[in-house]
Amino acid sequence: MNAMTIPTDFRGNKGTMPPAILAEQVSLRVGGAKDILAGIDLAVRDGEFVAIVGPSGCGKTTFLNMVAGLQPFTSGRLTVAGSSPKAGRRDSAYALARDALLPWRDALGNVELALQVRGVDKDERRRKATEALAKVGLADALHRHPAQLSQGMRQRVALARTLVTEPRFLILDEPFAALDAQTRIRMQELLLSLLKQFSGTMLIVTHDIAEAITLADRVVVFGPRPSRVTAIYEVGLGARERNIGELRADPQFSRLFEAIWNDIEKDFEL
Ligand SMILES: Nc1ncnc2c1ncn2[C@@H]1O[C@H](COP(=O)(O)OP(=O)(O)OP(=O)(O)O)[C@@H](O)[C@H]1O
Repeated sequence: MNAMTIPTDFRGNKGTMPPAILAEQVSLRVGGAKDILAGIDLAVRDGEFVAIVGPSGCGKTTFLNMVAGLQPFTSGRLTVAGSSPKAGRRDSAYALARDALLPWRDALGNVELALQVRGVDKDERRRKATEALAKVGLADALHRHPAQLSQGMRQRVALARTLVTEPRFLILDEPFAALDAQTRIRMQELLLSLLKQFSGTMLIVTHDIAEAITLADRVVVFGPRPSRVTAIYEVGLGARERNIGELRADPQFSRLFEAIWNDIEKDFEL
């Protein structure tokens, strides 16, 4: 086992604070070799950023959906802030690869929607949405509709909509997958800068190992189906205080990348 790999029976819960997200032997069994999850053990600390990586189809999105209360599981125990996961928690925000903006609403209207469904009054939601769009660099595009925005700009609107509610739990599924490599790095940089004022917990699924190392405090590797956690890496690069260029030049970044790559690759079958 690699020196950086933490044994899989370690769920990563440090200290006495109850975990923000706790999965104990969470499984989704649909029959034999087709089982999806075969006992996920994971504890995410309050305020921690955790990235999940793993081979395609291993059940990463399925697990996120469970945390978001959108998908049942067949056995095990899963809690979010000490309670069973529930869809539509007001303190959670879930963002997907596709930006899912409403085409008939302008950027401002799309961001406001997140506050509208939470019952925030009109003036307040307009003020907050305007501020959130300014933070993602779209102060001049408030009244543009999704069709008038580039893919990168749409993703910025989606990010503003995700963060405007100041969620305690941020759940991101491949948020930048639809973007070209350059724009994706800029979005990672933007997300990191926005997260400097964020004290909540983030759980992100990504195919991009570099993105996982850049954004997370810990990277969790899911094995092939039926999936369990096969490795956990403490990143320890101080990403929240550095820029992406510095991070990627750090030799520890390459060491982690190689170790995680090898972990996923060893289970890859053509
Ligand atoms: N309740 C269910 N019954 C049967 N199959 C299911 C169920 N829930 C999920 N699956 C299947 O489990 C598989 C895992 O999908 P999932 O999208 O979670 O994997 P993933 O690791 O996120 O994949 P990718 O990396 O390609 O996005 C899919 O083939 C999906 O159709």
